[in-house]
Amino acid sequence: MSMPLDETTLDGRLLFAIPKKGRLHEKCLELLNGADIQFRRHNRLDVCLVLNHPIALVFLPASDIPSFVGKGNVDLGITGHDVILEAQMENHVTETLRLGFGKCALQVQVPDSGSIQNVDDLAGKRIVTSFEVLAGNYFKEIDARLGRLDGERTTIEYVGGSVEAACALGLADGIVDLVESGETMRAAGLHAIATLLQSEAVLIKSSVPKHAHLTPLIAMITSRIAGVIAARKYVVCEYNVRRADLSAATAITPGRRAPTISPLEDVEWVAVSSMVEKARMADAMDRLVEIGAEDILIFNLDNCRV
Ligand SMILES: Nc1ncnc2c1ncn2[C@@H]1O[C@H](COP(=O)(O)OP(=O)(O)OP(=O)(O)O)[C@@H](O)[C@H]1O
Ligand SMILES: O=P(O)(O)OC[C@H]1O[C@H](OP(=O)(O)OP(=O)(O)O)[C@H](O)[C@@H]1O
Ligand SMILES: [Mg+2]
Repeated sequence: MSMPLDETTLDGRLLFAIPKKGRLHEKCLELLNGADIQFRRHNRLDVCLVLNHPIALVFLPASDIPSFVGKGNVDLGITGHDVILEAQMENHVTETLRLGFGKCALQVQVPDSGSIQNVDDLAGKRIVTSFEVLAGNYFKEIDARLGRLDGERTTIEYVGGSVEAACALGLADGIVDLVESGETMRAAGLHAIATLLQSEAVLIKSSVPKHAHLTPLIAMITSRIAGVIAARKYVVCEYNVRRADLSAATAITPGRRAPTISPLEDVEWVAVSSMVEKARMADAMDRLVEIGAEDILIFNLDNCRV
């Protein structure tokens, strides 16, 4: 049964903004699931109540989330670092967690077939972008450095999507757009000549929270999401090693605080348990084998608080 939503139903609830579509949407739903934030979204409604916490989720375009949070209309949000800067909200929101997904770079791109070699060659020409503030500031500096006057400055035109088509359509000499794999850029016959910034999804809260009573709930959600992120980033590595080789072993797997060392029936040997970053796991295992460690086991984490 769907419930009509009005200001009374939302009263006192923490408002948590989630990208309603696009690259970050699905990943955010996975995070909410991992943090046991339960909800049922009725008929694509953009506001929905969380069943097991005094929270309401608000589904918004990722690029609108920084200003909603920055102005305090919404208490918490997930969005890209890039759109926080584009919305000029970096002094109004606090980025509390980097979430490890939505990684991309904002780059200046030009046609492979053209004569433009670097950004100075683009000065005074036409740029199309969804990031008019960041691109505008970037080219303003270049124009100033090159001493360009009114009428000779780089022009920046906004489009909401499919930016990569602008050069082929004759609308632009270059674009400023996001790149992850580079597939879109290459398919459009473009290549990057400069990087404005690197971005990833972040959890944000208002720098000047309006609702003091929500502070503990914000801390709890932040801690839960941090646990889900850490669980993805780490594995638990367990192995047996000779006591004599223990210091070499713990140098390989120092753990987050310190590894857990347990005695074995055989007094010459100990068991070690330690958290290891997934990205370092294979290398750590190779090095443990080299120093004579045995029975090396790797366990994935479902969730954690570290
Ligand atoms: N290709 C990508 N890889 C990783 N992250 C990306 C990529 N494109 C965008 N992002 C991140 O996701 C955020 C939202 O961009 P996205 O294009 O998904 O949203 P949208 O424009 O609202 O949706 P859509 O493009 O589907 O209309 C960006 O601000 C950026 O932080
Ligand atoms: O380097 P890649 O892995 O190809 O990813 C980059 C593309 O992803 C985003 O587009 P999106 O899919 O959001 O489409 P849009 O242009 O309609 O926003 C971005 O604007 C690039 O076009
Ligand atoms: Mg997009």
